[in-house]
Amino acid sequence: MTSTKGLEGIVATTSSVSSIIDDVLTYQGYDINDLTKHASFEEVVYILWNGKLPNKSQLTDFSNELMSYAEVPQQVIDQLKSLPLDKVHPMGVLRTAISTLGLFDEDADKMDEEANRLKALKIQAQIPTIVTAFSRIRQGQEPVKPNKELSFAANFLYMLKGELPEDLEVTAFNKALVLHADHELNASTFTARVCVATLSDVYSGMTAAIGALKGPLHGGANEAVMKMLSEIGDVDHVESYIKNAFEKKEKIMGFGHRVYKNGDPRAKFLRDMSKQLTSTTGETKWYEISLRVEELVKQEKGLLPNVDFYSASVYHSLGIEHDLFTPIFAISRTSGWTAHILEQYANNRLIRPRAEYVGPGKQEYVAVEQR
Ligand SMILES: CC(=O)SCCNC(=O)CCNC(=O)[C@H](O)C(C)(C)COP(=O)(O)OP(=O)(O)OC[C@H]1O[C@@H](n2cnc3c(N)ncnc32)[C@H](O)[C@@H]1OP(=O)(O)O
Ligand SMILES: O=C([O-])CC(=O)C(=O)O
Repeated sequence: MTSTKGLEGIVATTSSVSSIIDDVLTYQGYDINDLTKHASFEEVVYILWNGKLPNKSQLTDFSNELMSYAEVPQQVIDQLKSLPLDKVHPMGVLRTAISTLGLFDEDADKMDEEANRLKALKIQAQIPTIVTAFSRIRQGQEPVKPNKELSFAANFLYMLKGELPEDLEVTAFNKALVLHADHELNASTFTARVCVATLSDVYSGMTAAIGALKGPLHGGANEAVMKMLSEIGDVDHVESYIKNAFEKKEKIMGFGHRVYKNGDPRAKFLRDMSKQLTSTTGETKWYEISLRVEELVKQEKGLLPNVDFYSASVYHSLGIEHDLFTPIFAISRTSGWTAHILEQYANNRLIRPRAEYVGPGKQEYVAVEQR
């Protein structure tokens, strides 16, 4: 029995939720190039869960149903208020809050298809409310209630800032949500599937997935990218910063990918958005620094940016706090996680691989008095 480190190249399941073939990413067969240009995030959630495009009335009904669940139980808000606000990371908070949400859903352990679909819908609707409520509470402000007249993207920005966002901001944020919605068997999605394949509940699968996304080798990289850009601070410092990082054998956050070797097809959209938004805010340096980092990392190591690289300057330009970048990834990826969870339940088998044993050979047990 031999193992493959990190399960690279191992095909662990079948799935129709999304695919990466020849560096083209599709959700249920729809190319993300088209979806990013034309679709709302609500439409993408519908596609991921139903496998086909909604017609106009289906989309309206679905969007209304989603928004109808956007308020969270008061107990969850009370829990957020009770946390040591200046000491906790929002991803830890989110992981805990989603778990708490399950405690206040009396159908949390009901396993039929409709009950699980409803749980997916509620979690998708409520996760932005939790993230924005936490952000406001830690700033000493009251959470803003969801505005059910707004789109999913607009409502997030509205609940975060307490004022209606500009169209350009909504368009950019919607695109970012569409781009992060699903990605085949990435680490957090695999985690979710392993969890629910024991026939554990949707909230447990989601909590596990959020924990996996938090790490800097996965979703946590977007916050780490912004930290790097801030440390660089000026386009003239890029070269020495990157040279130094390579000398110390440090990884450059937002670069490289387990599957894409010729570039992540999502990065170009985020690069364009970064250019546009930084010119609107007047802080073009974040785009210029990013571009120079991209040039040097490609030149020195042949590595290309992944989805996390330019999303950092996009979210920064939207006035979003840096430690909310990964929770925003989680808001979007909830659509994919839940699609995979529902798919796993529909055709379940326990996921239990083997380990290649590399420990000591047979050892004799000796009574503690004789050691
Ligand atoms: C949404 C997402 O999850 S996208 C990924 C987000 N994560 C990041 O951006 C973190 C930085 N990137 C990385 O750590 C990696 O590229 C990963 C985790 C994305 C992929 O990891 P793996 O497929 O296991 O590749 P691995 O880490 O083995 O890298 C292969 C080689 O490229 C190097 N490498 C890979 N990524 C980077 C990087 N970002 N900076 C510098 N070197 C890198 C490795 O050091 C390794 O070099 P070696 O063969 O000389 O030891
Ligand atoms: O697929 C991966 O390994 C990571 C990734 O890009 C994602 O989850 O979007």
